[in-house]
Amino acid sequence: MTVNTQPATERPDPRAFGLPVVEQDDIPAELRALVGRVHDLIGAVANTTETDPRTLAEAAAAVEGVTERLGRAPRRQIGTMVRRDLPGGASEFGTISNIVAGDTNPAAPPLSLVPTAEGVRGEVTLDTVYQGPPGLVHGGWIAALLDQAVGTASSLATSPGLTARLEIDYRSPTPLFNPLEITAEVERTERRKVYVNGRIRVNGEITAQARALMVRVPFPE
Ligand SMILES: CCCCCCCC/C=C\CCCCCCCC(=O)SCCNC(=O)CCNC(=O)[C@H](O)C(C)(C)COP(=O)(O)OP(=O)(O)OC[C@H]1O[C@@H](n2cnc3c(N)ncnc32)[C@H](O)[C@@H]1OP(=O)(O)O
Repeated sequence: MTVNTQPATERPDPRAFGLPVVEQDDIPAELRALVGRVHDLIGAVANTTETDPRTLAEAAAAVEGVTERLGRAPRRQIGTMVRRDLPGGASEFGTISNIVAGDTNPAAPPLSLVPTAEGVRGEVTLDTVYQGPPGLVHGGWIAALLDQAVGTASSLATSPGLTARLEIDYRSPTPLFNPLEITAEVERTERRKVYVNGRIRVNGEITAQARALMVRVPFPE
């Protein structure tokens, strides 16, 4: 399966559906830094052993102040997309606050996927924010990472779609604090249906694998 390397102008344009598009390069470096610091904050709050009421109250007030300050600007329109150039000349659209891969979502790891000869590949290391069982990645997050990978592989090889079916085999525990290699590729297509396989490897060993059916969104020709 070859990757669709059509220039962005020939790919379905979310603007045609009334969705705003932000160029990835136009996201201010300072906003990226803020997203990173809030990501760190989530981990710090989730794991703090601080018990001093005053310290905790001060931290809550400081965060509330920042939230109030940022809330003065209007919120982004729901469904705002970001256009990204991918290595090899391809480009893709993704929702800017996507929980797995969104550029501006501090809760996202984030997972960044690049096209390969077969499909897509990405690497991510998760910390305790994504913990399910002790020391292990939450199963729902394993599914979320794989959903993103199969969705992106399908979108790049064909056109964007929604997940109709996602089956995960959890073969061995997926550890926190270890690089996870995530790959996915289209197996076959049938009309609007795209059958995609994906997997997570840790040190070369598969810990989880996915079989998915993506159904392509019909776009006007
Ligand atoms: C708005 C424009 C924006 C453009 C830009 C987009 C950019 C995105 C790009 C890239 C991002 C990639 C990353 C994303 C990753 C994350 C993905 C998610 O999390 S998706 C959220 C979770 N999924 C849902 O919420 C779907 C809910 N379900 C539905 O909406 C429908 O059921 C849908 C669209 C899947 C199918 O509905 P129908 O009415 O369009 O089509 P029917 O005729 O029912 O199905 C088409 C064919 O598929 C089969 N099919 C449908 N569902 C099936 C199922 N569950 N199992 C088996 N077959 C199924 C049917 O039998 C039919 O097959 P036959 O062509 O007749 O052979």
